[in-house]
Amino acid sequence: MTTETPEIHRGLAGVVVDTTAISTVIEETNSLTYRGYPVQDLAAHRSFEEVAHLLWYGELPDHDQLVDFAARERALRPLDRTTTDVLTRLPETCHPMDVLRTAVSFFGAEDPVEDDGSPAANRAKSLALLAKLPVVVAADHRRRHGLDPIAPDDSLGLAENFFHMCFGSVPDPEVVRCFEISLILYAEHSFNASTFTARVVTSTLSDLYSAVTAAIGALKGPLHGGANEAVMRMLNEIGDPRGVDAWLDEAFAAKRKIMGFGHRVYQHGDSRVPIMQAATERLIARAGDPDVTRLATLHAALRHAMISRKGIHPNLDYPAGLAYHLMGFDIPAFTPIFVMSRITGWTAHITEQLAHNALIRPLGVYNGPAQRSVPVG
Ligand SMILES: CC(=O)SCCNC(=O)CCNC(=O)[C@H](O)C(C)(C)COP(=O)(O)OP(=O)(O)OC[C@H]1O[C@@H](n2cnc3c(N)ncnc32)[C@H](O)[C@@H]1OP(=O)(O)O
Ligand SMILES: O=C([O-])CC(=O)C(=O)O
Repeated sequence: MTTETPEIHRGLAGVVVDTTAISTVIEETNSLTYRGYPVQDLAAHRSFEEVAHLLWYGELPDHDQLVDFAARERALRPLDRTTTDVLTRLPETCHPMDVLRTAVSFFGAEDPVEDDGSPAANRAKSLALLAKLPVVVAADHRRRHGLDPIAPDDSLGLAENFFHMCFGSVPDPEVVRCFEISLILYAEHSFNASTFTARVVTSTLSDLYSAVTAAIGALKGPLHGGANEAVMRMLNEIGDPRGVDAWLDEAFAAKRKIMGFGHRVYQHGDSRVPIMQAATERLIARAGDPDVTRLATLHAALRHAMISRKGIHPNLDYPAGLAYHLMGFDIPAFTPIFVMSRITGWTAHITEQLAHNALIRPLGVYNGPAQRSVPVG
């Protein structure tokens, strides 16, 4: 018997667990592709709905496929009365990610489609989630502000309709486009923690709603998707751009993680940041407001200080957090918006996991007490 301790990969860092044809993150070239297409090109030329189609079906839709896909998404948006009742009964103090997690769990409980786990059945459920999650997020956004929900408008695309449901109006196309770019960039990122969570749940042959509910829980944490909210709270805490260095001195001394910086895979910068940063700068330029100028200066000062003092680069949550604030969303809506996008990647991975499933079950090295007798009497 060997007494050698096996090598432990805490946090599964560097461990390759499976193959995937959905996306690839190439650290060496700082690039990200969805089904082979560079994400930069998708963000520049395609809609979020086209990207969802690409992730699920492996190809961009042609004109007729897109018309059909968009029509089905628009038709699936309305929530039924029971769902609305369940969600309005949640405590007002409930985090919107808890609302979303409960909503998906509830959709699973009332789904009349027989759960055969086939790709077709799962695609139908995925499309319904893509259509309905923005309605939940928008209704909850309004609830926090004491306002009644606004029904979806099926003459509007997904991004425009989301603004309409949150604010009762659609901003000018440049703002909508910046939002759509954020959805495209957030859609998919290989075996990140929430996607891996969805794959673990799926690997037991559980259903799609259970996998998505668990993935929402994983995304909520501030080391993952919750960082976009934490970024905005941190900027508010620092407040004054001239205070960045002193604030960082204290944060480093307290061993605080600086939100929106660092990444498990990218060591020299996140491939999505330049595109999102450029979109955020377009929003800053059109605001022409001293408070926005202050925030933008602070945002840039913190980015420069983190790179020069620690060599740690921003991740996508850093520009996205500020962008969502500039678009008028309140901070608790930021990670739910991430869910509205990542639902595409999660569900693509669920289908892929099922296509060649293996139960995911790693090992651990026991380091508790040696075997001992149970005291009797
Ligand atoms: C969409 C997304 O989910 S992107 C990620 C969003 N999350 C965040 O922005 C939260 C802040 N960032 C972090 O906590 C980390 O960078 C993570 C969790 C994203 C990645 O962490 P890991 O790969 O586990 O790296 P780890 O935390 O071990 O960091 C390595 C070193 O860099 C430091 N470091 C990494 N990120 C940060 C950070 N944001 N602030 C301060 N130090 C950091 C660590 O302290 C550690 O230093 P040490 O070796 O001296 O102890
Ligand atoms: O890949 C990761 O670990 C986190 C991330 O950037 C994402 O999920 O978009």
